[in-house]
Amino acid sequence: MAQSKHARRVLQQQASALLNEKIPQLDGDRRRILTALLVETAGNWRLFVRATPLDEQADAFLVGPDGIFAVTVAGAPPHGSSRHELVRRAEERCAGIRDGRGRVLAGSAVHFVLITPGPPVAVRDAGLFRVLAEPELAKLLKPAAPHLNRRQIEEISAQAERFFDGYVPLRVRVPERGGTTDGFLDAGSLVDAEVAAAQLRPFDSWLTFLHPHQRAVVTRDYRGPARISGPAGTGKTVVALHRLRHVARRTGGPLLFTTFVRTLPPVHEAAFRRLAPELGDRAEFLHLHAWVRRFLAGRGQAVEVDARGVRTAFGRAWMRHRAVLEPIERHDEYWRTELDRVIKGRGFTTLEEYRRPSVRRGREVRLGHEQKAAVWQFYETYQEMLAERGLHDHNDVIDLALAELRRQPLETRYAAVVVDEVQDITLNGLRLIKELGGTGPNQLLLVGDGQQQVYPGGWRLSDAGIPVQGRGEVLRVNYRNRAEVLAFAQRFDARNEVDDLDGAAGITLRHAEAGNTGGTTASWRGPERDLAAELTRRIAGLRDTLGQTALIVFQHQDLVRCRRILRAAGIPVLSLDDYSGAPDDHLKAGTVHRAKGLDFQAVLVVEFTGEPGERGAAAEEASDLRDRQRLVAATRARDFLWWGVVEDTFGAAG
Ligand SMILES: Nc1ncnc2c1ncn2[C@@H]1O[C@H](COP(=O)(O)OP(=O)(O)OP(=O)(O)O)[C@@H](O)[C@H]1O
Repeated sequence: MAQSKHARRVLQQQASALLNEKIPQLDGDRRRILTALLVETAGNWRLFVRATPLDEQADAFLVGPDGIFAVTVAGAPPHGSSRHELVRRAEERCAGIRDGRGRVLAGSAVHFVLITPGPPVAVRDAGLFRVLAEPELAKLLKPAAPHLNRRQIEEISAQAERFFDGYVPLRVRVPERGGTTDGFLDAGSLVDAEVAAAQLRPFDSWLTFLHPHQRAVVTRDYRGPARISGPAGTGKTVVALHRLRHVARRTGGPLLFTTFVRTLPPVHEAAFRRLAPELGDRAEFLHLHAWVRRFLAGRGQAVEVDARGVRTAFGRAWMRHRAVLEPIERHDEYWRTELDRVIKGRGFTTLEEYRRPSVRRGREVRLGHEQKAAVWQFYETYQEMLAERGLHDHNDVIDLALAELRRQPLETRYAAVVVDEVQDITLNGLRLIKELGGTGPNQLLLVGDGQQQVYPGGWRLSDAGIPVQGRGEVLRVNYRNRAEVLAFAQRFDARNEVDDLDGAAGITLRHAEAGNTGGTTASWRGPERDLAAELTRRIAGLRDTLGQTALIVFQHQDLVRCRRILRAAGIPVLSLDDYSGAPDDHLKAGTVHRAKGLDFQAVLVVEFTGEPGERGAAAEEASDLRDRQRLVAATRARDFLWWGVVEDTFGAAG
């Protein structure tokens, strides 16, 4: 902390006198360490010290820009039931604290710290405690994830005086420092870069405050797999991350957070590290295919997917069967999806299985008995083509892993597995998840929203043998999008009904409650020749928040067209493929498939209208899918959304 020698001496005298006066009965180690802590907290932090130390109670609570810390002073952390009691009581004490928006403090937001007296010592089995030796005390106050502003710290502290019964609020003041700004944090105690980083993330208050329903889901005891659904931006992932920490505190063993979307795990890992820095090594954040590849390699079955080879195999199978399939539906993409999401995704091995009713949920082109036989032949040819070249596609890799897991389960089971964006996983992927997550109490949590499915081919969790009856939660308050952005996005769910991932009616975005006010939206429509000028003008207006802005398109070829414009205008761009959540000043750009699950302060969506006039069941299915994709794209924006529609691309869309 930036204090002059003189100021520090005065603070030390004040702190020592205050502790002597208010808590005369403290032992030597605690007195010394808590006096030092009081000196260090003279800026933004508030300190509450326990009047009578007890094993099962934290010695002090600290409230500051990084959240709430329960501090224990001892040579080793408490163990067994004492540890559980300490955690339970600290979490319970904080449970009554609320903010002005009706949110409640999350027990899982409390950080536990052990301060060991004297020089650093090795501490075994620290578990959920962050361990600091006495000389390292100042590190505790160095902001790592600042997300509470001065007003919030004061609000929490005022309430803590009521809830922290048995604790004495203590405060010393820096003598010569003048008043501080009304800004986000006290700039006097933070280096500029840290203040800037904190201000970039004003939405991070979820690290400490949750909606009461969100908090209930975090702490609920489930006797088997549970599911969280709800419209976009309602904090499903936020709840899953808090819950992961909550469960981790009560169990041992590794934790897994996985999803079908390749780009999400690093971003959520970064968020989790801010929420639960002490659990960093226990939690793995890996997309499902990466997990599968690592698992198979560990079992001596290293497999890679040769995407180009797989495409060639598909192309050849298509050439052989197109004469039969084209009259049913002319786009080969439709049939690729049929193989990927229905036949292989559901793990069919016989035509009879494929012919069963209701196995093509979400596919609008009806197929009769004979037509299914024709599709099955196409599938068999594709499989032969792969086999001839010794290739595996992504579904084969999932199948191999599923068979291997069933043959020999994991040696070390995960204490908890969270699956995010579960709606986009194939049915066989879900079966794999059931094997690796288990069905025991609080082990498996599935998080998703059917309305945001960007790949077709529906299932119900029960199809994968995952029972969630009575353990399904629905979140309704949208905290991500400001009200105007939310209203814009809601127009895209006019035709959508949604199920709760298990066959019952779900909640659509239309029925989400807005948790924020304000926001700005703008739209533009015009020919492609005008796009460059319009887009660069918009981006110039967002110069100060470029790093917090994303450009989203719907297809890869659209991205190529937009990137050409951005390159010519000299705008620095980071592909969403390479985005890890780390702050920088590049515009993020990618397709909606890569933007799923993420959010940005500002979002620019460019939609190319393409070839008009297609009709029929497949076109209807594609149009429903596009509406869902639009909904996903629009709900990525927190404060500002610009929607550009490029007309006259008939013939140029490619
Ligand atoms: N309790 C909360 N307090 C403040 N902000 C919150 C809270 N919960 C969620 N948010 C904000 O809403 C954003 C969206 O949360 P989250 O990503 O968990 O939603 P989601 O339901 O998983 O969304 P999607 O389905 O669209 O991916 C978060 O990044 C955060 O900014």
